[in-house]
Amino acid sequence: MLRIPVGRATASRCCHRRDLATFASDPRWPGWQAVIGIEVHVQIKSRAKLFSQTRTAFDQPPNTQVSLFDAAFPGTLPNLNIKCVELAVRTALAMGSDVQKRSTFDRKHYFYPDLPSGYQITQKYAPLAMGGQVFIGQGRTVSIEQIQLEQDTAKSTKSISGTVTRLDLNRAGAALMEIVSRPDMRTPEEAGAYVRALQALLRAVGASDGNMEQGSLRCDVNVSVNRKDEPFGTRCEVKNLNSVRFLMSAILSEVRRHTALLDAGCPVPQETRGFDQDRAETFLLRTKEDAPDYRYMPDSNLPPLLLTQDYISAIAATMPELPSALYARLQSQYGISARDTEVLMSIESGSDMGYDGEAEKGSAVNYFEQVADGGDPKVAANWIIHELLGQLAFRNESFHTNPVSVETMRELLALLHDGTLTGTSAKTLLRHILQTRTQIPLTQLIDEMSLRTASSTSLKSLCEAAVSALPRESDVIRKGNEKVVMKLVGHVMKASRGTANARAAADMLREILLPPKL
Ligand SMILES: Nc1ncnc2c1ncn2[C@@H]1O[C@H](COP(=O)(O)OP(=O)(O)OP(=O)(O)O)[C@@H](O)[C@H]1O
Ligand SMILES: [Mg+2]
Ligand SMILES: [Mg+2]
Repeated sequence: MLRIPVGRATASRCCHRRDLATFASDPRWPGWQAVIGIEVHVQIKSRAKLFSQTRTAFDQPPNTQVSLFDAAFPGTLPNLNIKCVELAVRTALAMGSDVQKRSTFDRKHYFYPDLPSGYQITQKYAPLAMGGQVFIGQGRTVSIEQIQLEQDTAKSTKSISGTVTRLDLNRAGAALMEIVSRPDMRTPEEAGAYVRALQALLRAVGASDGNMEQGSLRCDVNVSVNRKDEPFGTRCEVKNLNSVRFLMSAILSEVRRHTALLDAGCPVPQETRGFDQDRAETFLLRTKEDAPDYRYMPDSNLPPLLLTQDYISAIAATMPELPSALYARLQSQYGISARDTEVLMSIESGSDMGYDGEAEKGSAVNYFEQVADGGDPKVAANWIIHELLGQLAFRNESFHTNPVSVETMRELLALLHDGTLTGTSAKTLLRHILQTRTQIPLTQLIDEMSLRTASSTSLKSLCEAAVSALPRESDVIRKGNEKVVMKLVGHVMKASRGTANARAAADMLREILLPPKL
């Protein structure tokens, strides 16, 4: 496992950062600059909740994973789960954030049925980590403001009639990290790249599965617009976006709304908004005037969280290779394209809940590296991405259910390389394994399925059969039109069920039909 140097946020922050004074125009809104900052709520992948020992098993029947503390029974006390702290520290170190030796917990009060105690425990005044940055590709980074620990809420669902709200407290009190970015992004695409980079980083350090569809990563996006040489505009915050596509769409809609207002001479009022997925538009939730007064106050049941340098250094010593370093290494070491690297890195490993120090074990990148070692990396990347992942996606199966072991994949590519299999038969074989999940050794399967590349004698009879089956085309070739050879090759391939080597078949057909070249 590679160790990464843990840079201090302040030391590294300036290297890729866009100078905030630089105006970033965009042809989609000429004369305007869009400014975007994102607050991300991440479910921490720990087995227990933030302040109780209850399991974080959200797939269990409603209200079965609830302690008295989670349900806010009077007299119950919080008990900080150090595993959540460790995973948040790992995240902070991965971003080069400054982990605070002293952080504190505050109560944010509001009344809502999904919050049993009437307040959320968060870290408003002294968060766990400050500063840092996330590399989002193409030489750009987004700076991080702070990372704070806080509690998740319960889940409420409304009945179709809207008269009944059902509460599931399984999620109540689970650990979240709020990761607040600086207003560094300038386009919806940069915002999308930031969230994807964050997901990769969280998965790499084992802090969260970062899955937006399942709600383990949720975004609030802040958008403002301004003209050149003007200060940043008034921001509006769009709450609870649960996919990168909706996030980008919400930003587009906000930029258009803000520029239209300002073009019409109306100032943009500071608002909190929601996103209507069907209309791809944002809508008003509340104005600044009705902003709730959260009456923040220190949580009297929780002492400050004090972390020693030894504790932080011990975690730093177990950090895995980070996505930005991995991205660069895969391309330089194996010569694979940026696109292929991105695809490999975007595949989730689907490992079990809880960080076990080997988060990368089941990843597609790891699989690729093991298959590529000793073979041709470009061929390995091509087969893993286009054939294996392609087939799995076609079958609606995720990578962690992949039945093709590293050894089998290696052997398949070796058999392809030495000509035992043609590309077509290798694909047939792969599809067969995915379909049947067979454990039969490859060579035996090849014989059972008659997939071995046609020998030169059988190739000759296949070609002769093609010549007799297509007499008109054969005559055209005899007269010197070599382009038609491919038609006969097609016939041979079909008759051989893909076991003929197309190039060898073309050579053989020329040999049969054309006078030898002197
Ligand atoms: N002018 C601006 N345009 C766009 N985004 C901005 C602007 N100014 C600040 N932001 C972004 O707004 C976000 C503010 O988040 P923060 O959590 O600090 O406060 P909040 O939204 O007031 O609080 P809460 O956590 O209760 O929602 C940050 O991501 C920041 O980058
Ligand atoms: Mg916030
Ligand atoms: Mg906010």
